[in-house]
Amino acid sequence: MKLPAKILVIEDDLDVLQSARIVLKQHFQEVVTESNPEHLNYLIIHNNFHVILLDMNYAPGETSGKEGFKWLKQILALNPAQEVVLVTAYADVKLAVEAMKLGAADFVVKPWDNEKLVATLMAAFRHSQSKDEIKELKTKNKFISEAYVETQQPVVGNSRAMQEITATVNKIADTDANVLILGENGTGKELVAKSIHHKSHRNNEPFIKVDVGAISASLFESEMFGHVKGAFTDAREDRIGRFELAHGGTVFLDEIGNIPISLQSKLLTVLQNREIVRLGSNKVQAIDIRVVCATNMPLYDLVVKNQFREDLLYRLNTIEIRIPPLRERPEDIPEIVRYYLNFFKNKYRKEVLEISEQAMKALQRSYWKGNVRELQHVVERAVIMCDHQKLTEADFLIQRNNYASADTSFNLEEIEKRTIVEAIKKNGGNMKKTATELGLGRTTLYRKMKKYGL
Ligand SMILES: Nc1ncnc2c1ncn2[C@@H]1O[C@H](COP(=O)(O)OP(=O)(O)OP(=O)(O)O)[C@@H](O)[C@H]1O
Repeated sequence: MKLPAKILVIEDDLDVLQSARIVLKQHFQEVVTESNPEHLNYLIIHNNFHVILLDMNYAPGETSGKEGFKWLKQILALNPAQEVVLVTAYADVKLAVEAMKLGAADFVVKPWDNEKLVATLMAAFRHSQSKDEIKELKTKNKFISEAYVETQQPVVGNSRAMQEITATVNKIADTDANVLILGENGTGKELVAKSIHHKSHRNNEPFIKVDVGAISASLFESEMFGHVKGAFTDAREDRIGRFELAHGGTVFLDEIGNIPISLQSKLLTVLQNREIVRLGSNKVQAIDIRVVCATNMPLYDLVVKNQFREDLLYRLNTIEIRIPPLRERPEDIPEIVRYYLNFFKNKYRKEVLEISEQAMKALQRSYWKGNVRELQHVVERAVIMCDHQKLTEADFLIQRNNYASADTSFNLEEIEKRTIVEAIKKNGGNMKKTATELGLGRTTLYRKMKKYGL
């Protein structure tokens, strides 16, 4: 059987070139021959060869190998990982050693023994394959160890909403059901996704996060499915895709609401068939993955507007978890604050830190537009900056951070309160005019003012 390799032979003697072609075609899938080394650049830029067989001498009577070195350096400058086998005029060990030092994979002596030539090129091809495999394994390992380090982080919070979320996570973690997590930015969607992974039987395998909205349409397939060397101009080596990387583990598709409609069908096909084909390959590979998705976008509205495929949504939302914004569960705030106070106290080697009751109340009253992420940063800053034992409201900079956010809040009651205050100001305190402007009866206006303490 032929090896799936693409070989380039550069040799100025046309007879030798022709016989190399005949021999190599029997063992390798694709053999390209070229007599003029000046064409090397073009060939390398437009192809991806697994191995290049390069003659060292081109000028008549020349045996110094100088030209060969020049071309070898040029090839390696274009692609340092390229496997190059050199052809020397006679067994000149010094020349061969020098070539290997420069980065050649091996050398053969002319006139060559066909069997030896094929064996040398096969070894170079296998070497290039194992280099790619090592790279893939290193990437996979990196993800596994990163995921392992993150195992330590707990989902803090004991509000009713968080208790329900924890109960759902415990119930579904060890199934392979797809999970859709919804919530504003910073509410902890990724944290919950990781917690599902760590509580599942997949926890010794990778947790692969993909920000699907951030991948351009042109790169989507190669990023997600991988490619083989030569699949397109820039595909200089085999590359593993995210789905394959997650094999055995969990793939976390973040910002799923931002995925262009044109790519949604591709994703749906993978989720239905649980198979991928690397770009440029025809080998179908089964993938065993758990899929968890998250978004802060109103997915169901996007379906109504035809911006998100309904069939994809129903494939993703077997289990749905909604994480409420932090402002709707202020009872979680003290526990989260204490957790991060302790965390940052250790990180920044601070003395024991306490927090005043008044400061905690102020933190609970705040709007937290950025949710737990924002609270976490406010606590981190307070720990770094404080030079006393007990943190007070002033240490947290909540005014700047949160009252400003509240001004731009979309909370209906707050908008109503703000509108009433502004209408009163505009009408110089004239209640009749204010009520008319707001389209309210005067009694209703007074009732609302009382409700908002105006
Ligand atoms: N319940 C929680 N307990 C402890 N830390 C939390 C909690 N929720 C969120 N965090 C922390 O807040 C930060 C933001 O969380 P995460 O990245 O999971 O949010 P997200 O909803 O995925 O955000 P985005 O939508 O912006 O990607 C992280 O550092 C996370 O550890």
